[in-house]
Amino acid sequence: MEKNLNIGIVGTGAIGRTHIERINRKLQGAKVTACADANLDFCRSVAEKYGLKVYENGEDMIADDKINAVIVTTLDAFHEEYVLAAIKAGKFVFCEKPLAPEAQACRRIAEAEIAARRQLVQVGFMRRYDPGYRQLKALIESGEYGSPLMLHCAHRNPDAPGFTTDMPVENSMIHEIDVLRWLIGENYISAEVVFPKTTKYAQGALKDPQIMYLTTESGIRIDVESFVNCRYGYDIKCEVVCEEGSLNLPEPANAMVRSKASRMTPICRDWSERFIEAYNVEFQEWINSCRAGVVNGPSAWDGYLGQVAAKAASKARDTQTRIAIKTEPTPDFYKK
Ligand SMILES: NC(=O)c1ccc[n+]([C@@H]2O[C@H](COP(=O)([O-])OP(=O)(O)OC[C@H]3O[C@@H](n4cnc5c(N)ncnc54)[C@H](O)[C@@H]3O)[C@@H](O)[C@H]2O)c1
Ligand SMILES: O[C@H]1[C@H](O)[C@@H](O)[C@H](O)[C@@H](O)[C@H]1O
Repeated sequence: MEKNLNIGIVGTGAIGRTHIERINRKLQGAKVTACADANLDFCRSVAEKYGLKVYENGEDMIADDKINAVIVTTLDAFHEEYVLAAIKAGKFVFCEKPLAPEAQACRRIAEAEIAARRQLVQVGFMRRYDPGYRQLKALIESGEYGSPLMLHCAHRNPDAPGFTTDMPVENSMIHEIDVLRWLIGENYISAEVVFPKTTKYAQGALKDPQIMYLTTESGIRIDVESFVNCRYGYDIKCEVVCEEGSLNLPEPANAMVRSKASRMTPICRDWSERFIEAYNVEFQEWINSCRAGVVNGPSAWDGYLGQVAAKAASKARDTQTRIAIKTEPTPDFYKK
C-alpha cells in the first residue's frame, strides 16, 4: 500500500462536512487536508474546525501536487468542471451523485477519462454499499426465489427546501435509478412519471409526491414513490417480488420500545443517519482502492447511464407520456 492520501474537497456544505468528519475521524488511510468552496467565509470556518488548508479556487487546489485525490460535493451543476480538472491533473476523484445534471456532461466526463486511459472517477451512489441492498442482491443472485417480476420502492424525505418539480427524479430517485439497475442487473427500456394529489406542504409549484415507473429489458416493472415532504422522517423502502418469494430491504436496526399501550421504533431523520454505514464502507473502499491505484466503484459510465434514464423520466414527467430509454453498449474501457 502507498502512503496515506491527502484529499482535497470542493464543496464544504452539508454532505461535504459529513465526509470530512468520517474520513478524518473514523476511517483509515487518508485525511482531508484541504478545501475550497464558492462560499469562502463558510469554507474558512469549516477549515478552521478540521485544520484544513483553504484554497480560494477549487481548480488550484486540485492542481496542487500535495493533493493526491479529490472529493467533489458542490451543488450538482458544478460537479463537471471539478471532475474534469481532477482528470486533467491525473488524480482520483470521488464525485457525489448525480455525476452531472445533463447526460451530455456525464458523457464528456467519461470521454475525458477514456482519453486519460485510466479510471479515475467514482460516483457517490452509496446505496450499492448499504448492507441491506447488498443482502437483497445476494438473495436475488442466489436464484432461490426465481426471477424478480416487480419492485415496489419508496424514497421519502421529511422535507426538501428549495426543491422544484424536476428534482424528485433528478436529485432523489437517481439513487433508485442506479441501485435498482445494479440490483437486478438489467437496463431500463422505458419510464413514466405520474403525479398523485400534491401535499399541502409542497412549496411553490413543486409537485410532490411523484411516482416513477420503469420497465426493464426482460419486462420487470418497477414503481418508485418519491415524497420529499412526507414530514415524518427519512424512509426508504424496496420490495422485490420474485416468482417464489418477496424480498424486503431491511430497516436499520433499532430497538422497539413498548410504552403507553404502544409499540415504537424510531425512524431516521435524514440520509446521513439512514445510510451512515453505506457512506463509511463506500469511502473506506474508495480510499483503499485509490491507495492500491485501481478504482472500481460506480463509474462515470454508471453516472452517464443513470442520467440518460433520469432524463427520459424527466421528459416522461413533463409530457405525461411513456418515454423509451435507449442504453448504449458499454465501452470496453468500462467492462469489468
Ligand atoms: N449521496 C447522498 O446521499 C447525498 C446526500 C446529500 C447530498 N448529496 C449530493 O451532494 C452534493 C452537495 O449537496 P449538499 O446537500 O451538501 O448541498 P449544500 O448546499 O449543503 O452544499 C453545497 C456546497 O457547494 C458549494 N458550491 C456551490 N457552487 C460552487 C462552486 N461553483 N464551486 C465551489 N463550491 C460551490 C456551496 O457554497 C455549498 O457549500 C449535491 O450534488 C447532492 O446531490 C448526496
Ligand atoms: O441530495 C439528497 C441525497 O441524495 C439523499 O440521499 C436523497 O434522499 C435526497 O432526496 C437528495 O435530495
